Amino acid sequence: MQPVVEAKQVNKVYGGKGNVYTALDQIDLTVQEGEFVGIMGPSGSGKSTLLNMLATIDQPTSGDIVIAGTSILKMNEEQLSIFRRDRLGFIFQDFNLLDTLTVRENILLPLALAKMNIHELERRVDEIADKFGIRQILDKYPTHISGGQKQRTAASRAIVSKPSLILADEPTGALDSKSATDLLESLRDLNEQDKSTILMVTHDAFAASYCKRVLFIKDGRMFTELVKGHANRKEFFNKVLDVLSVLGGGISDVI
Ligand SMILES: Nc1ncnc2c1ncn2[C@@H]1O[C@H](COP(=O)(O)OP(=O)(O)OP(=O)(O)O)[C@@H](O)[C@H]1O
Repeated sequence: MQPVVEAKQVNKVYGGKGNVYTALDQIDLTVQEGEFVGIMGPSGSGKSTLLNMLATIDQPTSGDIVIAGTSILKMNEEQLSIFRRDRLGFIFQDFNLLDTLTVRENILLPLALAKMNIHELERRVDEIADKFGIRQILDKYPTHISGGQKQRTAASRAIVSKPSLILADEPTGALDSKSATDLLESLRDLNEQDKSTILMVTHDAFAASYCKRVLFIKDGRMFTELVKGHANRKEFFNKVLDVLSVLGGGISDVI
């Protein structure tokens, strides 16, 4: 089976001329189809830098990123933007919803760009709205819905085009615990029922406990990984906490 995404010996160096900072140091990572992988680590350890590279928003200083068999280094800007549109779904903490469009229109946006048939578009939006429990707010504007509903709208938009990979950066960061749990359960269902592949950066051990595997980064290097296996969510949560306690260095930032 071909991996959905691979990072190969990825380095990222910021700055220059005596002021060099290595944000990522020889990172290797493989995510297979159908995985739900978390990335954790102290503040400044390189999580967002790695996610931005996997999202093709940023490029490694050396090493390679291969998504669905294609090296992103071999693509030009136009190919990359088509690739992002067709293959990737993004869920970021700040939602990025357009206030002048309704919830339905926000969700439709990536599909409209892909020029799909209108009936197919509407069917897809209704199906996803049911999945995320936001059908009753489809005709409202973002300014008239709650933070949790905004986040679920953003998540719906991220998956509407059936991307091969969903990338989430602190998706529960701005949510209260009920909304966070709803979103995490939706992501888990998406992974288990629809076999979506999900990669999620999080500070939150509770959020990480929904993943099947969690990678821990420290000082730009891969520190260790935990596999959920047959553990239940509570047991896995405790294992995540154990690793965080030995990870040290800014641990208070992590939990
Ligand atoms: N554009 C940049 N220029 C210089 N240094 C940067 C840049 N972006 C990030 N860094 C540095 O790289 C390191 C990794 O940053 P990154 O945002 O990936 O960390 P993080 O693990 O996501 O942190 P947090 O959990 O606080 O969001 C940090 O020390 C940061 O200051």
